[in-house]
Amino acid sequence: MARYGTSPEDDATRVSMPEHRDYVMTSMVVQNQVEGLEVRLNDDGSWYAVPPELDTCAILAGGLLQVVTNGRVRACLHRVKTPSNRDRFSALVGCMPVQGSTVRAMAELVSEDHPLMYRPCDPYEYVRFQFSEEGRRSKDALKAFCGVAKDEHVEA
Ligand SMILES: O=C(O)CCC(=O)C(=O)O
Ligand SMILES: [Fe+2]
Repeated sequence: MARYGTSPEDDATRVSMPEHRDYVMTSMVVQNQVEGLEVRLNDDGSWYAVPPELDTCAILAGGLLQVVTNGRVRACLHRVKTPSNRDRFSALVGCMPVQGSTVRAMAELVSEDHPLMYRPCDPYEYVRFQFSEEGRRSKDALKAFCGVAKDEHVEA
């Protein structure tokens, strides 16, 4: 559960949580009455507001889903913007694989035309990497952690 007070982190833009991608498989967000969640749907730079509707939740793709789908489903870039000066509460449930599991691309989604993009990985190692100095510094933490280089051969 998160609470966003009436004054956002950045007063000029009213962005309360800067843009990011969640590292989980999927995250479920329930917004309680007050709007704020915005998602990027394409690469043209525009943001789309996800309205808070009664009895609905938003499901966002996270980084691990990008690994499983071999990059076909991209982790959703999102942010929280609170323009209306209202106190905002949201609840977020992140879906993570069990400890000790390995996350890998589905074999059906790897082909000559669509080569393996990410090495099989330990999801919790990825979480640790995300929060490490190196992870925080990298532009694309998923790629830096388990991305397959162009001429690299990896057994999936
Ligand atoms: O509060 C929201 O609507 C989203 C929060 C979020 O993106 C996060 O906690 O990762
Ligand atoms: Fe998020």
